[in-house]
Amino acid sequence: MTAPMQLQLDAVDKFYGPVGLGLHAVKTISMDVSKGDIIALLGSSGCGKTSTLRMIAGFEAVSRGKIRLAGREVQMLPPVKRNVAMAFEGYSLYPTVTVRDNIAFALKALRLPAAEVSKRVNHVSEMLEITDMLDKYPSSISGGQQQRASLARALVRDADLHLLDEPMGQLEPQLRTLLRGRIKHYIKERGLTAILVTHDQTEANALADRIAVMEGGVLQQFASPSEIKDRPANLFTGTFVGEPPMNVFPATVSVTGGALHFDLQGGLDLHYAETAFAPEVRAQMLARRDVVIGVRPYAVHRAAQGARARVVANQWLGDQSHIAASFAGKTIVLVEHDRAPLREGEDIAVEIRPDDLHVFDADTGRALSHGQELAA
Ligand SMILES: Nc1ncnc2c1ncn2[C@@H]1O[C@H](COP(=O)(O)OP(=O)(O)OP(=O)(O)O)[C@@H](O)[C@H]1O
Repeated sequence: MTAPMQLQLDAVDKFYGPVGLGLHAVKTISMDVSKGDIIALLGSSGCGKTSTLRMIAGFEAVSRGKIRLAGREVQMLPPVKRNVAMAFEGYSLYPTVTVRDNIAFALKALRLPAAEVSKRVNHVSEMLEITDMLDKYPSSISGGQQQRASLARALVRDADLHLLDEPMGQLEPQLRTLLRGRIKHYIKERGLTAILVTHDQTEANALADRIAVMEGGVLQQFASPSEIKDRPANLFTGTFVGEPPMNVFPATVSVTGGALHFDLQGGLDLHYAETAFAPEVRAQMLARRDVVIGVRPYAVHRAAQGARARVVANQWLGDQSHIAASFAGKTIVLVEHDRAPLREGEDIAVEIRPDDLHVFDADTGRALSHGQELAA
């Protein structure tokens, strides 16, 4: 059974300044979020994540389009009428009351019994490791502690939607890793629906059921982390999500004598038996001719036979080797799990298997195929 729809963005636009003339920060975004889902808005600085979040919360006016939350159209409602809990990037704790009272504020406003308030505040504070600072004032705790207090204040409430703006941006890596798991468990256990804004793909992958990848105000892809990794919708998503980033090379496709060729820059010819690709994938590539091929670094293998590349760097990161090599006028990156005994300047042969190739339209950047599957 599919979960009921909790949030729907229907062709939402944000202009700062006059509609149609001002800065177009969010461009006709549509998105359906099921009840109980955790969604990450992922993108680089200025891509429109925070504007989207603030329109959902009601702190920014929607320039065009509709937002439905828990069955109501809310884009005209003020924030207090939307039943949304938000943890702000700038914390915005009340400075004149203790951390405990900050967290308990919404629960007390609902006149919940004192014992219930105390139980909930203690539980969320333990989860976020802030019990020691409950009796302090916001000005006497660190930025990272204020951030967790703000997160606690949002998560402790019942609401139709929880919005978390860069919720762990100030925390140290170890604490961030620990809290990610706990926060996810807390949200799931309560069946909350949450949207978090982040520019950290590890955080998005670890926390979210689905990731909304944004760039230039446009929703580039809205899918599960594995779908985004295995079937990036376009070149932007393919190269933005994944670490190290996907290797991409412009190529011209042709078939001669039973072989399918990708002519890359610098005269490099990557070729396969024609039958190595499913007929519909082959037909699609040949119809476009000018494509961009992509391969993830861990899918590039060194082999006895293969296309030639020259090592330019070899870094051991403690648990994997990142090897960079010049290839087709660019650099190709390989990831190996063992320490690779390679020196700068050494020639290697690399193998890229047909099943690992992502092919994109050179003009539009749209994905054409992923391995043997046509892109949706
Ligand atoms: N109040 C505002 N007035 C005018 N322009 C704004 C305003 N807020 C944001 N913008 C612009 O809108 C665009 C999107 O900004 P937004 O803050 O939504 O992006 P973001 O992805 O959240 O970035 P960051 O991660 O840096 O917060 C940017 O070009 C930004 O400069």
